[in-house]
Amino acid sequence: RGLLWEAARPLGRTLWLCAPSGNSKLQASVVEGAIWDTAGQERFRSVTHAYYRDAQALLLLYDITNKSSFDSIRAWLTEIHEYAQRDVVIMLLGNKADMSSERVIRSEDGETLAREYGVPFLETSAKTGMNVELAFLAIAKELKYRAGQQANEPSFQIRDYVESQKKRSSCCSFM
Ligand SMILES: Nc1nc2c(ncn2[C@@H]2O[C@H](COP(=O)(O)OP(=O)(O)OP(=O)(O)O)[C@@H](O)[C@H]2O)c(=O)[nH]1
Repeated sequence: RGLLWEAARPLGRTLWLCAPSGNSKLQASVVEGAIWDTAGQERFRSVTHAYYRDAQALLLLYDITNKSSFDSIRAWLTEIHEYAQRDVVIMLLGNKADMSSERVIRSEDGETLAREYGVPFLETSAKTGMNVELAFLAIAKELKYRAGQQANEPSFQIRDYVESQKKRSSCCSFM
C-alpha cells in the first residue's frame, strides 16, 4: 500500500435509481457510482487531483475542533475551481459536531464561508450519524434533478433543500 492508497480510499459504491418524472412510461435507470475518501494533507495534493477531477460531487469536510482544517478550506475551494469539473456539486461539512466541548469553529463561521462560495453547508458527525444521510441525500437529489431535468419542471435548489431539511430536523428534534 503506497502513496496512492494513502491519498484516496474507495468508501463504497452507490446505486441510484433514477426515474425521470413527466414521462408517460416509467423509464427507470440504475446509475452506478463510486465514493472515494481522499486525504486532506498537503503532501497528497498533487495526487488527489486525479481522484476528484471527474467527480460529479465533492463533500469538503473540516473538523470543528481544528482551526487549521477550517483555514485550509479556502485553498481547497481554489484548487477545486482549477481542477474539478465546472459543474461539480460542492457541499461544505463541519464534521465532529458531537464534540461540542472542544469546538473552536462556530457554526456561523461555517455558514458564512459557505455563503461566500455559494455552497450548501451542514454540520455533521460521523460518530453519531447526525446529518450524514441528509448530506448524501441532498447530493443525490441534485444529481438526479440535473440528469432528468424537464423543461417545465420546478427547479431543485440544493441550498434551499438543505436549509429546509435542517430547519425541519431542528424544529422536530424535541419531539
Ligand atoms: N468524535 C468524532 N470523531 C470523529 C468524527 N469523524 C472522524 N472522527 C475521528 O477522527 C479521527 C480522524 O478521522 P479520519 O477519518 O481518519 O480523518 P481524515 O480527515 O479523513 O484524515 P485524513 O484521511 O488523514 O485526511 C479518527 O480517530 C476518527 O475516528 C466525528 O464526527 N466525531
